Amino acid sequence: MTEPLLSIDHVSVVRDGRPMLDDISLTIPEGRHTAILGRNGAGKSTLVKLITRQLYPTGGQGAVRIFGQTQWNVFELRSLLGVVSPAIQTDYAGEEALEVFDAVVSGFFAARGVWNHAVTEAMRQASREALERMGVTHLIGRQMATLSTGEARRVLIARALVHRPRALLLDEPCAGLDPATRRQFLEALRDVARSGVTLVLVTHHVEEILPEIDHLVLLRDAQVLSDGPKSDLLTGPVLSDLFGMPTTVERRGDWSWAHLD
Ligand SMILES: Nc1ncnc2c1ncn2[C@@H]1O[C@H](COP(=O)(O)OP(=O)(O)OP(=O)(O)O)[C@@H](O)[C@H]1O
Repeated sequence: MTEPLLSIDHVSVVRDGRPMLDDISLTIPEGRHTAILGRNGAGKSTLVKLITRQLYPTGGQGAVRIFGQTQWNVFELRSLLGVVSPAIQTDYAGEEALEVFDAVVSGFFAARGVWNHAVTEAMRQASREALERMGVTHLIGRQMATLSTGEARRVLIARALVHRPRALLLDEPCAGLDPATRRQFLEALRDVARSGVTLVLVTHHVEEILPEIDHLVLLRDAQVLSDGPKSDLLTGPVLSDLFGMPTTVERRGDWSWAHLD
C-alpha cells in the first residue's frame, strides 16, 4: 500500500508561547484531493510549512511523516511536491530579470532561476507543456516582475508541475484574482486534479473547493475541528461552528458557496 502523503501524529508548533498548531493528528492519503479550510490565523499555512519542512514540530515532539518518512533531504522532497503560496509569488514578483520560461524550467532545480544548471531538451519540452496546460504560453519572453497576479499564478503552477510532482500544495491559490479569472483558474486546476497529482488546497473560501476535492480538514484555533468527507462537512451547522458565525451553504451543480447569515 502507498504511504500517505501526510501523516501527523500529536504535533504542536509554538511561537512566542502561543500555539500555531496545537497537538494535531491528521492523515492525508496520496490520491485523495483535500481542502484545508479555516479562518485567518487558524494554522493553515503553518500546516503547509510542516509539509514542506519550512517548520518543524516544537520541541521535537510528535512526528510528521511525508510519504512515510520522517527524515527528508529537502531537495529530494521538493522533487515530489509542487508548492504555490503567496510568499512564493511575492518572491517572484521581485525578480526583475527572470523570464517566464526560465522561471518554469527552474522548477527542475528547486531554484528561482536556471543560472548555470544544465537544461536539457526534455526539460524545455516539459516546461512548454506545463505552460500550455495552464494556458500561458503567450507569456513566454515576459519578465516575471511584469506579470499580473493571475498571470503569475498560472506560471507558478506550471513551474510547480514541471517536474511531475506527486502532490501539489496550493496555499490560497486564488488570492487576488477577480471572479472571472478565479473561475478560469479553478477550471485549470480541475484538469490538474484529474491528471493524477494529489491536490492539497488551503483556503478560507468554500467556493474555491473544486468538485474533484471530496475531503475536508477544518482547522480552528490551531486545532483540527473536523476531518471528513466534503458531503458531511459542507453544511450550515458545521461551517457556522468553523467560522464562529451563522452560515448557510448553497450548492450549485458541483460547487458550493457559504453565506454568512
Ligand atoms: N513567525 C510567526 N511568529 C509568531 N506567530 C506566528 C508566526 N507565523 C504565524 N504565527 C501565528 O500562528 C497562527 C497561525 O498562523 P497561520 O499563518 O498558519 O494561519 P492561517 O490559517 O494560514 O491564516 P491566514 O488564513 O490568515 O493565512 C496565527 O495566530 C499567526 O499569528
